[in-house]
Amino acid sequence: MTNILVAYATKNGTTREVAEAVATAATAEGAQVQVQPARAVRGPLTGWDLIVVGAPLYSGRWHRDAHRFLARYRDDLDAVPVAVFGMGPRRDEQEAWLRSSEQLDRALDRQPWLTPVAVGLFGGADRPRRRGIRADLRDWAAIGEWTRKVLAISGTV
Ligand SMILES: Cc1cc2nc3c(=O)[nH]c(=O)nc-3n(C[C@H](O)[C@H](O)[C@H](O)COP(=O)(O)O)c2cc1C
Repeated sequence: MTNILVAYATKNGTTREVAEAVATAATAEGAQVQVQPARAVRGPLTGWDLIVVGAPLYSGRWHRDAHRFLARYRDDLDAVPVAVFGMGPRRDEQEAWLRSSEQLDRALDRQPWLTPVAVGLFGGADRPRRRGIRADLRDWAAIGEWTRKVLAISGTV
């Protein structure tokens, strides 16, 4: 059985929903998946065949819980395939996507020891509201496809 940990950071909950969608897609492929807030994960991180780390971008920065998770478990993560994803942008414009992609690249530059098997950028979403228009650029089909690609690349299916 393939064991996958999906560790996420979030402020408003929309990244948790993506982490759960990744878990749903991986479970459908036959994996056993645990979804946990990155800050709640207790190591050592042994026994995982793949670890997915997801976090939103805020003001150009990747959520600090993701950075902390990577730094804290660096030694363990060296020994297992790691895939990462970011959330953003908020506007569906080419320039905004490019900027978010650069922000995520810069964030990953801060972890030069890490070579992710895949890096995803899934679009941002406003927190749910009762009234008014809520931006939500998340593409659930693309998230499922990304998950299946990651499983194939990391040899876990
Ligand atoms: C105040 C604010 C600042 C944001 N800044 C960025 C940003 O710099 N780059 C980006 O790509 N997305 C940015 N976003 C979009 C968030 O990453 C997106 O809304 C994400 O889905 C939020 O995740 P969460 O609900 O898990 O906290 C910002 C959102 C807010 C509300």
